Amino acid sequence: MTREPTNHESHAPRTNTAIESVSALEIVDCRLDPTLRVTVRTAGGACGTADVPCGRSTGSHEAVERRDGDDRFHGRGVEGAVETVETEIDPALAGLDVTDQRAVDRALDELDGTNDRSRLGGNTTTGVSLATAVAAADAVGLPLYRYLGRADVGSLPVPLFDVIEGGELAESGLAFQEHQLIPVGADSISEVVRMCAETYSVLGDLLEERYDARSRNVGVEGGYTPPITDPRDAFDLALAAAEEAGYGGSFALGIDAAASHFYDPESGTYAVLEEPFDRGELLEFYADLEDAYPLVSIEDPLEENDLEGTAELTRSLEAQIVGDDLFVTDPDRLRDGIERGAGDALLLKVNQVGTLTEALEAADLARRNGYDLQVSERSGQTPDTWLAELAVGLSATQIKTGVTRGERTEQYNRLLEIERALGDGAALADPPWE
Ligand SMILES: C=C(OP(=O)(O)O)C(=O)O
Ligand SMILES: [Mg+2]
Repeated sequence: MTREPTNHESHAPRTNTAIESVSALEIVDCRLDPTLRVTVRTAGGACGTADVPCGRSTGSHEAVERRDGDDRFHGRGVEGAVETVETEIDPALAGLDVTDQRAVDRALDELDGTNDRSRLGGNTTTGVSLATAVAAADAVGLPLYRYLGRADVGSLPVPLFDVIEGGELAESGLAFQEHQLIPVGADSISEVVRMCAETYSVLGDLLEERYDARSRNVGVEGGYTPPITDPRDAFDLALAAAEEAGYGGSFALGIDAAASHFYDPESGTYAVLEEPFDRGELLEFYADLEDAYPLVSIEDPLEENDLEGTAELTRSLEAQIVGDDLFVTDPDRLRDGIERGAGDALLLKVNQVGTLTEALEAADLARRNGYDLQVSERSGQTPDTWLAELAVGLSATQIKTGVTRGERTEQYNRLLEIERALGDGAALADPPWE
């Protein structure tokens, strides 16, 4: 039986869509770091709530977060942001129409008045902007993915599973942040979730046999943290697990190098394999990896300002080159990248830029220029599933949302619910490697 999930049910529209109130609460994310939960209510009784995620391996061009800087939570508290929502943003947005996302985001932009969201805080504007969209979906009586996707809902994003972690997200000794298993040739979300679950379990056993049980400890996104330093070992282990689980040939590989975080600007070198690589050597290393492995996706291969080197790699490799810290979901930085031929996929994180309107603009720009779209988690998440809804609503071909831990698996569970609700109309998207 196909049904819409009960907690996201469609219902009759609520006619008065004017904003009546905007409120916020200081909550904690999966790292016990304080963050915002924002609620927008309309005069007609609609209500939308959104949690704000937070990065650790952030790009230096991201919207600036508002943090209290005092003794509470080691300076990470967001009480000031809560107060800003309730004393400044609430009166400024009163009466605006929740279904006019552009007008709400323009008002936030004008109220902030900075280029980097440093006055209100990018976390504050992100929460208000997303809660507005959730309230609008409630007001018109649709689940968020249908509201965002208008008539165009049908394809479901292919997940990239970060099964072995390194970089800023784990103490494994690996320079690259994520070593991903990417399902190829699968037909459904339920199939890829099962493939990943079975392979992940076998990988845990392999790691325990080869190293010790502590290798089963997980990093921030729920991937394992074995004591290895060479990404080729991570690839060999992941592929061996896939083979043993009965999925040989059904997974390709990806990495999020997050290269800014092992780059030394003084020497201009990258600390990979515990040695300094210059840019040319690192580019060669990527080419060797592509020759030796089914590597189809590389995110942030070089430091975040190296558009020229990224363009060179985009031209020379088959693998898709994804811009995360490189573009920070900012239409201006993306435009610059497109002009220079840097990358061919956009990683989309709403809180990098601070409003849904700008994130949608970046998605649109990417698509019009032949870039693929990968909607992404932050390392600091909550179980709020607007992320999965956004990926479906945008018809993104890919989603990156870690592997285990509730704040990640809730995104998979929501995709499973949506897949069931779409019934025969559901199909997995076609990323460039398919
Ligand atoms: C998810 C990532 O990490 P963070 O949220 O810490 O930027 C990433 O770099 O892609
Ligand atoms: Mg990244």
